Amino acid sequence: MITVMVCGATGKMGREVVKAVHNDPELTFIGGIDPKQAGDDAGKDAGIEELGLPLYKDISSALADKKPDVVVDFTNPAIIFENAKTVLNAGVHLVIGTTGLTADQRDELAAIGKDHKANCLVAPNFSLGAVMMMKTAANLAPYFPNVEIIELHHNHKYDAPSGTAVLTAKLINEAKQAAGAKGAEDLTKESLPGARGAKVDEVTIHSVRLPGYVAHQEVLFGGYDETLTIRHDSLSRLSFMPGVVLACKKIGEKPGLTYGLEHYL
Ligand SMILES: NC(=O)C1=CN([C@@H]2O[C@H](COP(=O)(O)OP(=O)(O)OC[C@H]3O[C@@H](n4cnc5c(N)ncnc54)[C@H](OP(=O)(O)O)[C@@H]3O)[C@@H](O)[C@H]2O)C=CC1
Ligand SMILES: O=C(O)C1=N[C@H](C(=O)O)C[C@H](O)C1
Repeated sequence: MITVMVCGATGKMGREVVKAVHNDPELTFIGGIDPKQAGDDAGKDAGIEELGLPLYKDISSALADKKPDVVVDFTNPAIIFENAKTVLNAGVHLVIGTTGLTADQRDELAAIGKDHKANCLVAPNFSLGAVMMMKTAANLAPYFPNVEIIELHHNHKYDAPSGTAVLTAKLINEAKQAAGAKGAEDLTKESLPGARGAKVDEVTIHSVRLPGYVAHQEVLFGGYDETLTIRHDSLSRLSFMPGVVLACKKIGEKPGLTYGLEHYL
């Protein structure tokens, strides 16, 4: 049995993760962390039955009380780096769904994890379809080197661009470079700053934020008198749960820091 704590346990993602972990026969949910709801019953706040497990006010007090096999973090970009250092320094495996970590921060976490024999997965997107969309985009990039990303999310999202778009851009850029592929030049000059979106790894990303959306992304390729568009839609946060559960089960056998769920599939 793999014991799991959930950081951000009463958030939109955290509540679903508590339920998914609690319902999986190979995983045991042993506690949640959420500062404003500290002291509440973790099961009740997740919308399931009372579990007799209180929510802790922060990750340090949780780990001082119990040492789980795995912590899953869905909090926010402002605090993920500090949370992650605390968990890995305690020698606990860490599944990070929270977006916003930089490459330098991932390197620092990898070093801490190595010192404390704690594995870490940083996965900007746990949905299988989104992982396939990213892999497909990378496969197409050498053939259609002109490409832009449009990501569309709910208006309560903390960050822009999305972590998924950032990883997609990285994978596309790596695939283009490996193939020596160069796109046609973009002759447009912005007459209003921001009109052409933001560049990440040489790929343009446009971020849409509207109520009604959950998490969606289009990758648009342009070629010689033709275009090719791939699109992924997460219709609810349940789409991320099989990936999170898989990560909790596999992280013990994946040493080091891994960036992207594709390496676990
Ligand atoms: N990898 C993936 O597949 C996915 C990643 N995400 C990412 O997950 C993150 C969370 O998203 P979402 O669930 O929508 O956000 P929410 O705002 O709904 O949830 C975040 C939760 O974290 C809590 N929190 C804040 N500070 C702390 C802390 N120090 N310790 C513990 N908990 C804390 C918040 O509490 P309070 O409200 O009281 O401040 C809140 O309950 C984002 O970065 C998002 O981009 C989202 C979906 C899928
Ligand atoms: O904040 C969200 O909602 C999501 N965040 C992740 C991201 O930034 O890519 C994953 C998914 O898109 C939902």
